Amino acid sequence: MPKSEVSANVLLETFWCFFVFKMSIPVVDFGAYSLSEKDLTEEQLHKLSNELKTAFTEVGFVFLENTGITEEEVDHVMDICKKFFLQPEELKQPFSRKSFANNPNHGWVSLETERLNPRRPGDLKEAFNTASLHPDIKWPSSEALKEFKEIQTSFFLRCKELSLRVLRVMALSLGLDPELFLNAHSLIGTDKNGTTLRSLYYPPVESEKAKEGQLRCGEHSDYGSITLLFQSSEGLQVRKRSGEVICAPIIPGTVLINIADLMQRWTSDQFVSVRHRVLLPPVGDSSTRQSLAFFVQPDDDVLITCCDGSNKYPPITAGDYLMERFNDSYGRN
Ligand SMILES: O=C(O)CCC(=O)C(=O)O
Ligand SMILES: [Fe+2]
Repeated sequence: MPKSEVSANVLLETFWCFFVFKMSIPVVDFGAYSLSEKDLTEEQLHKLSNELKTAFTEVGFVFLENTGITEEEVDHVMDICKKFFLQPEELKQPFSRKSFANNPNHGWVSLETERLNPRRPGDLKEAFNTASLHPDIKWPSSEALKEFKEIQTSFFLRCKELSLRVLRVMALSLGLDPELFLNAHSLIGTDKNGTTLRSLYYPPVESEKAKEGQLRCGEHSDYGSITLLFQSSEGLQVRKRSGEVICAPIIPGTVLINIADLMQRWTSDQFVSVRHRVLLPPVGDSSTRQSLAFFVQPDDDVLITCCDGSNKYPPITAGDYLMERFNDSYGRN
């Protein structure tokens, strides 16, 4: 892309902030199907599926309350992750992404390595991807981090359970076989499925020293089926299809769930995957930010074909699709 076009694009995307509206993302009570509930009545299911359908077809994002995943649980995960991130670089290096033979996506991603909007400089964030639960994975083992593996693994499994419940309601909401999405996510937690728990740490920023156009996390839409997001503080902005930008609030105890690109494609654009980003803090604000994103991905070998039979998009396997998207975020070299 010519240089002038690059800066024109960045300028255009910076323009976003002038269109920020105080419009909220829907909040849905998931209590009837929370992790501690076994059964729910037809009536409860019907209500939930209607509410999720409205949120996912109109906004692409929803806050779920009463899911069974508590604020304390989330704080516990964030605390141990912060201990990992605050270590000196040489202690994080041995856990770098791409250094694990059985899963290239597992591990630590250093500051400015990833650009979720390839037209911007590298994102001002660090991440740790729990992408594999394979017994051969080497985990941090220092005294301060001896619980790291256990905490990551159990939170991964809690998020998996909630995701499967949400996927079931989503299929029902479109009048599909309730098992349709579930059957395509039967290998979450194995190396034949790309689902990843990503802990993000946004260190203090001197905004005036950041590179031109640099953000904490560039504009992007997620890759897989759905994403569960837990955030410590504000900063996330969501762009609606209409072009309006919503500043996502912090609602303690809720899970923010969004549709990702493969799900939009699967549902022939009925569910919408919208772009979002994390801004730099205001000048003079040296606070850090943390978030946990659980990126749900169908099993690698599943062929994604439009579920309404329309063939609006050509079939693609979930694994090939994910690889293509990683190449965009990390550069093709
Ligand atoms: O940190 C956040 O709040 C959002 C991060 C995000 O959108 C992503 O990593 O895909
Ligand atoms: Fe995202």
